[in-house]
Amino acid sequence: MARRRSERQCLIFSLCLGLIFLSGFFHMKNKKISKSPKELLMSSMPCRAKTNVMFLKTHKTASSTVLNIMFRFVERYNLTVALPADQLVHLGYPKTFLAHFVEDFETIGQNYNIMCNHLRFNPSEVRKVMAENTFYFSILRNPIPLLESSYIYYKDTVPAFRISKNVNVYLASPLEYYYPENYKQNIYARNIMWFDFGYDNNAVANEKYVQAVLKDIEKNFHLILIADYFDESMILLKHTLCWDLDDVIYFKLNSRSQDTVQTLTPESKERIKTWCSLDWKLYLHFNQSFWNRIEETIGLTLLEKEVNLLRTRQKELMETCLLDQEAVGKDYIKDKALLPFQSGSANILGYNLRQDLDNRTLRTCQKMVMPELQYTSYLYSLQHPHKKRKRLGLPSLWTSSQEKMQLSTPN
Ligand SMILES: Nc1ncnc2c1ncn2[C@@H]1O[C@H](COP(=O)(O)OS(=O)(=O)O)[C@@H](OP(=O)(O)O)[C@H]1O
Repeated sequence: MARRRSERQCLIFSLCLGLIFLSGFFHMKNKKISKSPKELLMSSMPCRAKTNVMFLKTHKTASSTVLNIMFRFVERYNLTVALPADQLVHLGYPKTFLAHFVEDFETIGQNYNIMCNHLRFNPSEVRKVMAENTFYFSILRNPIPLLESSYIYYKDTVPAFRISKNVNVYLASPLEYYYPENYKQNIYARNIMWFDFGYDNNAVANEKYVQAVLKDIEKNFHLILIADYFDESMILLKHTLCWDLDDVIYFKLNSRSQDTVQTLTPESKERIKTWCSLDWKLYLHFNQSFWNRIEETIGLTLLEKEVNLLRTRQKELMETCLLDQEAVGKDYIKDKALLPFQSGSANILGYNLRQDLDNRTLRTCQKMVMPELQYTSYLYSLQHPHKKRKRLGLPSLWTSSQEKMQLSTPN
């Protein structure tokens, strides 16, 4: 009798447990059982800023603006940056990258935090320099405006550009100007992004080969940004690396005056898609994955909100720092130490800073407008004080006593 009662009690207990479980299940189902990647990212879990980062600096893709962001981050966290050795200003480019192109690689070894100067990607050699858990990213730009930009910037140095009358004439029949014996000097004239990633920019664009390369890039890089959506790219970067908004605030660098931009005809635009078909396919693929990544992580609503915040902060800093509130032509840059490198037929713009800034603000503003070569050389002196300075043929930004103070004061 007692046994039967205890069996009944056990049955009732099991039924109750079952009901509790089922009600919990339905409740959860209504509320969604698992978190989407977006929810996971947005949850208030604190994250830690990634400080081991390699940026593949592609050409004419807004990469100097990204380099400036990276260099300021280096200073904020006092990181070690893999800089070009000796008098080099690029990491051996256009040669395929080798670890010994980095200053002091023999002593520092696989311990650099950041690498972002121009190089032709070579994963095994890059890994010799960068820490194990490094985050790899790069940036692509629509090949149509990119080729026009490249044409003007390399007009005097690239044979195919030099001997053609203008960009539209070049694109009407590129093979009239692009000779196979000049492949090496003509890299900027066809599929330059493909070349920067380490691949053959004259390869035949068959589907199998292209797919294999895209897979390879996906294996080597955690993130590919898109210059045509630069602000959106900065927000995605900030979220992915767990950086602050101020870490990705920038002033546009290395842009041209409007009168040195050539208008592409509709035919030329179409021709670029076939002449640079490797870059075109590369761009289409990663533009798609860029937007997929935004959807999966931040979502469009938060993206828009953060892009607006970024622009507001950028405007604030422009008002604080800049005399003219905008970039000015090379002849109007007052402090020649802040003159960006000039090339080809381009008039590369720079900035004038306000005169009334206190020392600390001045230093922040100077760093934001500092062109690639000057910043590379400055960090080189900071990091390798006993080596011979890089000679840029430009006046120094600071007098030697100011410089000594800069070098000895932490940021
Ligand atoms: N923030 C932002 N958004 C959009 N576009 C930008 C940005 N910053 C730079 N740029 C444009 O990028 C071009 C310069 O690219 P790079 O700095 O990569 O050139 S370089 O290879 O280092 O010489 C150059 O393009 P062109 O003006 O068409 O030549 C810059 O205007």
